[in-house]
Amino acid sequence: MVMDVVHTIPELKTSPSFTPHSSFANPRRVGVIHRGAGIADNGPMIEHLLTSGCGASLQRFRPTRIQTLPHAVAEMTVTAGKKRPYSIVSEEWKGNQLEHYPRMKLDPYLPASEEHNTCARGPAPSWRPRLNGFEPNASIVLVGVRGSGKSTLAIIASTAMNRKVVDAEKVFQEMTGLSSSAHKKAHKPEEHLQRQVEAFEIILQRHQKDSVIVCSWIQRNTVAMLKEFSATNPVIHVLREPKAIQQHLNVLNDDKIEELLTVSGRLYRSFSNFEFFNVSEHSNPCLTPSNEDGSDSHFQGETTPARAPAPYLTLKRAERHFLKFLSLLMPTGTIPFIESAFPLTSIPTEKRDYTYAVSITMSEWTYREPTIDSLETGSDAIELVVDAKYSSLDEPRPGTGHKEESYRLAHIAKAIGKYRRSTVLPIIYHIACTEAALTDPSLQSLYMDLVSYGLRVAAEYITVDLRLDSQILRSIINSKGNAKIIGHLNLASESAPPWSDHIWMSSYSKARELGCDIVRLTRPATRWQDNLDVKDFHAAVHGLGEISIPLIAFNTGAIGRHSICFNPVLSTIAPLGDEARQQPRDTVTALQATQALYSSFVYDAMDLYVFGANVGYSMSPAMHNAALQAYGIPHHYKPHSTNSMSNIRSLVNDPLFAGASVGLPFKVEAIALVDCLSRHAKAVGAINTLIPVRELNDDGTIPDDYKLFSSRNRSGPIRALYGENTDWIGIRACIRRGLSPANAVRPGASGLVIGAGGMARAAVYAMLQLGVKSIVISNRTISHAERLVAHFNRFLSQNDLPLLSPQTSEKTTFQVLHSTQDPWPARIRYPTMIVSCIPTHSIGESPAPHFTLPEKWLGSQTGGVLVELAYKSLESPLLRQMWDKADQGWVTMDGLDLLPEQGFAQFELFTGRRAPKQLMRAVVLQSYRDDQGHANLAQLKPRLDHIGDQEP
Ligand SMILES: O=C1C[C@@](O)(C(=O)O)C[C@@H](O)[C@@H]1O
Repeated sequence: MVMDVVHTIPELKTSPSFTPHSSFANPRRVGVIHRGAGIADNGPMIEHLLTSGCGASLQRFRPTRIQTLPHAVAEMTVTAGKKRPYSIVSEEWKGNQLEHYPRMKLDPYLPASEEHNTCARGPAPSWRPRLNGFEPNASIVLVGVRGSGKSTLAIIASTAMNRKVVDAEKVFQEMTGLSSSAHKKAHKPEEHLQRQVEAFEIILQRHQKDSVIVCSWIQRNTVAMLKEFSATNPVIHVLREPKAIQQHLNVLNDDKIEELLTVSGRLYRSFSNFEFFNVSEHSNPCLTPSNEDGSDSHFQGETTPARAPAPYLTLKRAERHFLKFLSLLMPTGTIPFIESAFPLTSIPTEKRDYTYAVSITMSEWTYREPTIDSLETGSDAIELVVDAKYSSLDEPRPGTGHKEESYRLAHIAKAIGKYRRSTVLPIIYHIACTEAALTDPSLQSLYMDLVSYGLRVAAEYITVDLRLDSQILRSIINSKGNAKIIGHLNLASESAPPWSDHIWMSSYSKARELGCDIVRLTRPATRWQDNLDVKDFHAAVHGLGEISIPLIAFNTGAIGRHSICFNPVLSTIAPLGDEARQQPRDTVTALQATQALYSSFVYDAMDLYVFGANVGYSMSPAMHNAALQAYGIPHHYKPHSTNSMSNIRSLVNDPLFAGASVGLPFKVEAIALVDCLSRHAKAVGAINTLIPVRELNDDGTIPDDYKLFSSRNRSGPIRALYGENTDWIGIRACIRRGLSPANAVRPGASGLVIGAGGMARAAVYAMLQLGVKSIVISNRTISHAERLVAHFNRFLSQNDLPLLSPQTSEKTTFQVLHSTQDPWPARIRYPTMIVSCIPTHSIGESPAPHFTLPEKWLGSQTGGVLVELAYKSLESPLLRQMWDKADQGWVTMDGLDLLPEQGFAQFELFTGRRAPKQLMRAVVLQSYRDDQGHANLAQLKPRLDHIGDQEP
């Protein structure tokens, strides 16, 4: 991947400037800003803001002395609106069939007036930019206050997507020879603004594609330009914890920073179409991506104390979080995404059987943030409920100003950001619509604004209340972008119509016809029969056949718990631990729901294995059994040592066989057992996972992902065996984790693999997946290494490798070294990633090879990552050698890092559920025993303590 930073990002010179949100910069609301409230004491700060890029519009309307920014902002927006109506935006909405809304009302810069008072004629949605269908190479714009981390995020995006970073401030400097603040001092305000506008016009014209644009300027014309730009390109408002911004700006007290963010939030929201909360990490502050100039200088040569946890984790989490966010708004496949190798990723959650959405309200979250473990364990989605208490949708509250709304929005963004940072589970964003909001236009408008905020934060699923008018619902559904819409109807009264009432089927049909992706219907159970009735309703919907869309339907309340357990898609459940607190118990946890499936024989308790020559020492049983137990799955995972693959035939044909891990030395040999290989296993030429297939396609072929998964956890005759390789996923994860930003894969980067067996093939494949084009194999038996190279060359020449990251035209080359006496090959850069796949302990008669690397191969100036796959000893000669090079930037990973990383995808394949990653990582460290049977807990403690820092 190339990082072409055309304009390297300096300290962004603009002030802690401001900007807004779509709906909350709503014209109607501009009129009700608390003019006197707020930041009257902030004279100097506001002066600063005004003189460093907030623009003439503010200056022009500045009263003799600026007293409140909201006042100034209100005037700015009003006047700006008069001068320039945003016809583009209006057209947009026309396209979205909202003609019946007066055009003028769609312009957030227009003043509130009687004529445009939406309460008089029903609710009008406030301005929501188009979110659908960006071009894959559409430039991304990052806006937000100084200190929000835009520049670091720009570098992350540009590196991953092979784009340029374009910094507005830098371009300005290049054009004028002066920084914008210097230019401002030296020129008249109009002239300065004119130059800024020119610079910005050039940027947007020249970099409409293939760039990441960073901008902090806010003045009327640039805002207008960005607003137009957001019709075709994502414009992302970057938010951050007030404390982090405060630290960065180093000037403001708590109240002022809050006020600053409130006002700026509103402004940025008025022209951006997305919002990203850049969560601050605390565990390793020096690695927090806060250097606004985007340089990675403090990572260069960052050292790892021997045997300390791997560094860079904080940045990796930020990187994963931001790339995940981008993947939710850009077209599929645009973002090379780390998750993409996991089997469940290819199946939408609503297509899987018995999935759970753990629910948490914003009010609860504000009061007591639940641990991610209590939410994540056993769940398939996290549902964030913006409850009426939180949203104030329960009662009209005249006078509620922007401050509170902006604060609440930032809080919602923060909750979503924090979950996204810590879990891969999708987010369901649910605004609890109240009776009052169905009739009160201003509340309805607030509801719409809150729902559209879900689009801005790129929630994967957003609910809309089916009681609302179809036109209103359509306006949201038509601008859903990549989000999936859940048409939701909860009739909460005890006298709600029974499931046989036509209202349920007609609501289902309404949702389907409007274009919802999923329907969710709930009512309280008052008698046991309700649980049977809801099953009949499911059957009736199922009977619709092809036209049906996924249905979530269950009863609420204590009697309804049965139907929650047996509703097949995204049942709403409570966080773990809540069962103890519930009085009376009116909901279930993931654990209880899963146990119900097994105890009622929907699923069967089954057997899993690890096969290998000597797997008595394997930690896979402890790791998988702990995960199974945490989820309430009663399967057993057992070690089975054998000298010959043929000994396991009876086990893999057992009706209770649920799958197996394959250990050394059978990874290549085991291919003979299987009827079908995954495309990755084929490419690697080795397997480490066996999966039974119990249902074949009508033509006798092996089904693909969905059907393969839907026959999990059910015993019965085995029709075929499927082979997968997850070792490469684990190796890739270890390399990525240990690779510092200074060693990010770029053209010319090289990798070294020691060994030529099944694991070495997985290591080569992992490097190819990372985009490494120059791979050196070192192996004593040269013919084995040559066979490995021939294997990959064949796939490459046929263009048959299922590579997940975007490829460059650079040719892939392999080089074989058969002796450590060999010099490092000329023309190949020193390796920045090394994977050692040779044993570190004695096998049979052969003594442990005391392998170390020749110093002459270790010339990388920025160090790199060494992954040592064996885990019998945590202190191999090679690991010790590399620990001594920690101060040269070398990071080490061992078998204890790898085992869980390759086990996660296996767990998905065995059970059809996401793996509890942190738990599996912890159990591996806790159950480790060395050659002498010692636990080494003291040595592993720092690693255990830092498990939470690792990627979710
Ligand atoms: O190589 C290994 C190690 C292993 O076989 C074990 O013994 O735990 C489990 C396999 O999944 C993995 O590929």
